[in-house]
Amino acid sequence: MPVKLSVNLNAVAMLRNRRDLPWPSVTDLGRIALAAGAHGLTVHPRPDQRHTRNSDLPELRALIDDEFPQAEFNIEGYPTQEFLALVEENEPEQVTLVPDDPAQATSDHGWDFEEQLGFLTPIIARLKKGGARVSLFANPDEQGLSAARDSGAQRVEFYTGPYASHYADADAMARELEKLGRAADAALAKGLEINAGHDLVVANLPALVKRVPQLMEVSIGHGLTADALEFGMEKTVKRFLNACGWP
Ligand SMILES: CC(=O)[C@@H](O)[C@H](O)COP(=O)(O)O
Ligand SMILES: NCC(=O)COP(=O)(O)O
Repeated sequence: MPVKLSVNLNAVAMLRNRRDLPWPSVTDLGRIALAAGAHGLTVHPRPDQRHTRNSDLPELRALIDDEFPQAEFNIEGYPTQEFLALVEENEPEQVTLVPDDPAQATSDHGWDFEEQLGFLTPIIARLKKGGARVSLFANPDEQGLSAARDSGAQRVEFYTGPYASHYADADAMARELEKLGRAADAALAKGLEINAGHDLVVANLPALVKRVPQLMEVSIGHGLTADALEFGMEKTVKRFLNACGWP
């Protein structure tokens, strides 16, 4: 089976948050994504709510439950007590724990599994007891994957930022892809399932899924939202011209 696609709605939420208006609607865009065949929705609420707001989450939960019960809700974030309470209120199928500092612009590294094993283990047990699958954001590195497995997590999500960032240098991209591939092989050998994400786009996905065919899920937001704007622009300008009175 090909890798599943979870659409990250953070970029849509950030655009919505520019104004005190309800559009673009995070829930409506989530509905369009799921109706188009996406397998799930991802949000990464941060403490300052500059992306998705806490109030977005129950609406997305209800969207999935009421209209797309086969889809999965994936909530990502650093496991503060507030985050864990938010997760427990919204019952996602998957929680992705990310070692983000609140001041970070975006996620840019995975966990140090060996150092954080004692911190992560009880949190993962709590989340699994609540019914969620737990995935841990991971550097594209073989180091520490035994500790990731020992933490009780079922999956790791490999950080694809370094791979994606070399979009203009094919050799550097190939080197980063090989690192991802070796890390994925090591994770699979330890019995972990694997996800991947960060800055994935149509141009860099085929080589990734070819090197790591066992990938379970990719979560994609920024690049997918950019394409949605680009490929939706023509139809939208025509609608606005029409509203101006042009035939
Ligand atoms: C966990 C992770 O990989 C991030 O890529 C992420 O969720 C991106 O979120 P932002 O788009 O809000 O930076
Ligand atoms: N979990 C990774 C993720 O959601 C990636 O988001 P983006 O980098 O594609 O915006």
